[in-house]
Amino acid sequence: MEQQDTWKLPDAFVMRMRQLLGSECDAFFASYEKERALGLRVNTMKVPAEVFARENQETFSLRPVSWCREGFYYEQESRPGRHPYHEAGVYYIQEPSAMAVVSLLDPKPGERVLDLCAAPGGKTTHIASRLNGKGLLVSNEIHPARAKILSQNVERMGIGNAIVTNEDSGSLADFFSEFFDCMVVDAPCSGEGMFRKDEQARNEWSEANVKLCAERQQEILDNAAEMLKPGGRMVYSTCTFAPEEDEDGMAAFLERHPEFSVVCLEPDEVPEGLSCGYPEWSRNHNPDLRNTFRIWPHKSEGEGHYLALLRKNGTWTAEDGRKRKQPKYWNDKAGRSYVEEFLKKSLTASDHDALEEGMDRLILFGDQLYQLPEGTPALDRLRVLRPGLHLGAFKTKRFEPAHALSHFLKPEQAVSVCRLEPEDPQVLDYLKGNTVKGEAGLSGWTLVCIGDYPLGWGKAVSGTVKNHYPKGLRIQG
Ligand SMILES: C[S@@+](CC[C@H](N)C(=O)[O-])C[C@H]1O[C@@H](n2cnc3c(N)ncnc32)[C@H](O)[C@@H]1O
Repeated sequence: MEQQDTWKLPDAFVMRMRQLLGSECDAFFASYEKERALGLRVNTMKVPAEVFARENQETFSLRPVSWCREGFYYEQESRPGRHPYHEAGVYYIQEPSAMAVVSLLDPKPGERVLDLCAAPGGKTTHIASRLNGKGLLVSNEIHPARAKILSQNVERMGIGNAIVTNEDSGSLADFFSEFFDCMVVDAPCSGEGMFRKDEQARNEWSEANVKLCAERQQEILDNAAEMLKPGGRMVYSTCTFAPEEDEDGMAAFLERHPEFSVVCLEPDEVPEGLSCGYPEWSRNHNPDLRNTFRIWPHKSEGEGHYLALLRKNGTWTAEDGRKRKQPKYWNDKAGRSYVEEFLKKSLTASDHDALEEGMDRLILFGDQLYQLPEGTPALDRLRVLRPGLHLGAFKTKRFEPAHALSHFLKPEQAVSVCRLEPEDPQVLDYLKGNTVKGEAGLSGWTLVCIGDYPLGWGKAVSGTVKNHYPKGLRIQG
């Protein structure tokens, strides 16, 4: 295969794929000559996917992704990453194949969900959108810098019921034994499926690294298994073609864990565009592995991916639940009066129900106030970056709302709203940190919105809104 571009696939990878795919490999390698597909996933906590698609069809030239009801392909020149809707968390830019993972898991509102290898947050933000504010999401990432990015994405998308942790899978397993209803294990892998988009994945690839990744995945999977309740679901996924990390990885895991089995979907439940797995690429030719999935770049519009939906046998009853230590909630009388004053003055009384319901689950981190999601145990020994919804901070004798709270709220929940139309140049002014002008009646803490989507806080006096968009997020220039 000739590559017209300046980059080249690793020779040993080419040989491996030839062996695996036989006569199909020409079509496979030809896919590297094509432009990759680009995708965005609508944040359905902000807007239903079909409404967003209808209203923004022209702006982004959207086409649906067959395996994800919130997912769309967009045209490169429409640049959704630069649109202020991105800052408002209206959508998440995501490689289309990666959207299949949470579609397959199908988390339901009210469930306890774990995203074990979560940064930068593609699956986490998708799970949160499916939970729609109900239930608990624990999003974990082992690398501190990446965990920070994950936490920022949780904030941007307005997620209130996620806890972001920075742990290795072993420590998390000690803590959350048999705790979750379902989970995603989007494992660190050799990234062969990302060669078209990721130079680093191409440069770092080696057969030795495939082996290393496969070993690490087994350790992560063992820990994940411990955290799932009997009867719970797990989706294991990678963005690599290597059987050692895919079918054979699953075969090894299933041999060690007879309490797990591969879920066999009815043919009409399998989303269009997903191909079946290859039992013959595994150590024991386990026929169930045909019910795992691959996305091939020469067959579907997306990069290479592998997915397996597993179930842990048994049923979980409340009596099986371990007694878990409850959090020590914050309830300082004086501090509480500042928070209540803010709520009374700045949010509409009837509509901040979700917030109000959680007012008995407050915790204080330094001078920062958070609302823990329902069902959260004490998090004493864990490295936690974001323990739920960040409400705000205590300053001298007052309470200042957090940026996260602005993205969590809907415009109708704020007393003072400065609503800017998408084409208004003041949107950019606001994102740069400048003062904006609203209606004369605006006063106090004001939710600055682009259309129906909050961008952040401002503080208004007679319609002049002083900027409170976080300095670290401001657009330069
Ligand atoms: C494929 S990426 C995850 C992508 C993410 N799920 C998303 O959709 O945005 C795998 C992640 O696992 C992290 N990781 C590596 N080793 C880990 C471990 N032992 N436990 C948890 N996470 C780990 C990596 O730092 C990386 O961020």
